[in-house]
Amino acid sequence: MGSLQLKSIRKAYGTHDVLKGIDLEVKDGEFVIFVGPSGCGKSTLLRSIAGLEDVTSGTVLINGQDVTVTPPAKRGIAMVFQSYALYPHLTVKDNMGLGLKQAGTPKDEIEARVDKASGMLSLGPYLARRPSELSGGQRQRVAIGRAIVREPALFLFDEPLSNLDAALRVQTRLEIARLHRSLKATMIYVTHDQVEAMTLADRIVVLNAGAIEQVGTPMELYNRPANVFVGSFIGSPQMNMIPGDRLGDREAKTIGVRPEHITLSREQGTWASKVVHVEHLGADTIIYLESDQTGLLTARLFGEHQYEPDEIVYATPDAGHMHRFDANDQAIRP
Ligand SMILES: Nc1ncnc2c1ncn2[C@@H]1O[C@H](COP(=O)(O)OP(=O)(O)OP(=O)(O)O)[C@@H](O)[C@H]1O
Repeated sequence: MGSLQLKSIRKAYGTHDVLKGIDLEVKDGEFVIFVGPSGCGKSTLLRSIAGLEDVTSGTVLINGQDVTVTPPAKRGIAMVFQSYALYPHLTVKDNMGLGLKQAGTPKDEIEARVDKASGMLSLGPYLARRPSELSGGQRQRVAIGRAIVREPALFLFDEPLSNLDAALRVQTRLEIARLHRSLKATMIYVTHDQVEAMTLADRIVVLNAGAIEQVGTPMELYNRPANVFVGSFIGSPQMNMIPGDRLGDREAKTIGVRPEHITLSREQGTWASKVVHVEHLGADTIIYLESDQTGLLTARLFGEHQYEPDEIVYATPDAGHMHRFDANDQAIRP
């Protein structure tokens, strides 16, 4: 069981407002991910939920209980850090069981929970090893195991995969998704990585300069960004943002089109464009273009395509996937 409510959370360091009034509700069993540019306050928000930071004002409720001034150890949370934070002199088994031992849990209960968690994480063969005898991915699994055995109300993850190489990131990401399904636990997760956010989250919270820009499912954010910031932040390569007046739209200050919603033709189309650069990614081809109407434009085509720098092509946006934004950068809804 683990629900979370944040009410008007503010955090200032001196005169610097790092969190400017955050309101959020996380339901029991939900997987919620915080994303946003560097310095926007993601880690500060996570640490405030954990109790590792005191908030300047506002209320944190876990399972309906006000824990705003409750010390971290009494909040019923477990946190997994990027740096693993394992004790080097303890074995995997003792690292995983330490928190329970300190809490006075009976020995056979500790044994049973460590056994179960190590089974879930395929750590059985490594229980007698010390952290220095493990790979980075295995160490992170131990850190996750240490969180699982505590059976917390909330799991908090602070960029847990960012020290792992690309292949291991994918593998550990899948494990975390599987764990979320099997534990049905509430998870709150901070990441820089869009793919992690899009693939793991039930809902994504997009933060910018200490405030929430939008909260929604990955597909809501992708299909219906609330504003220019979210439109640009979610999706890679970034959404093209074209001044509305250049396209003869008087109401929209900006028109957004995702690179994957542009088609190219050598014969005909909407915007006559010059090819600037082509990137062959195997599964996709990214083509950077320039046209009088749009300025710089990025197109993403499925599969392999041969275009040469300086050649003239016609780019056509998919009319069903245009995003219109007003003078305040907010989405204009039809
Ligand atoms: N102890 C501190 N004292 C003063 N300012 C701080 C302190 N901790 C964080 N900050 C500032 O608060 C802001 C938010 O920091 P935070 O670490 O929460 O950002 P973040 O979104 O997690 O960034 P990143 O993605 O780079 O980790 C930053 O401007 C940072 O410089």
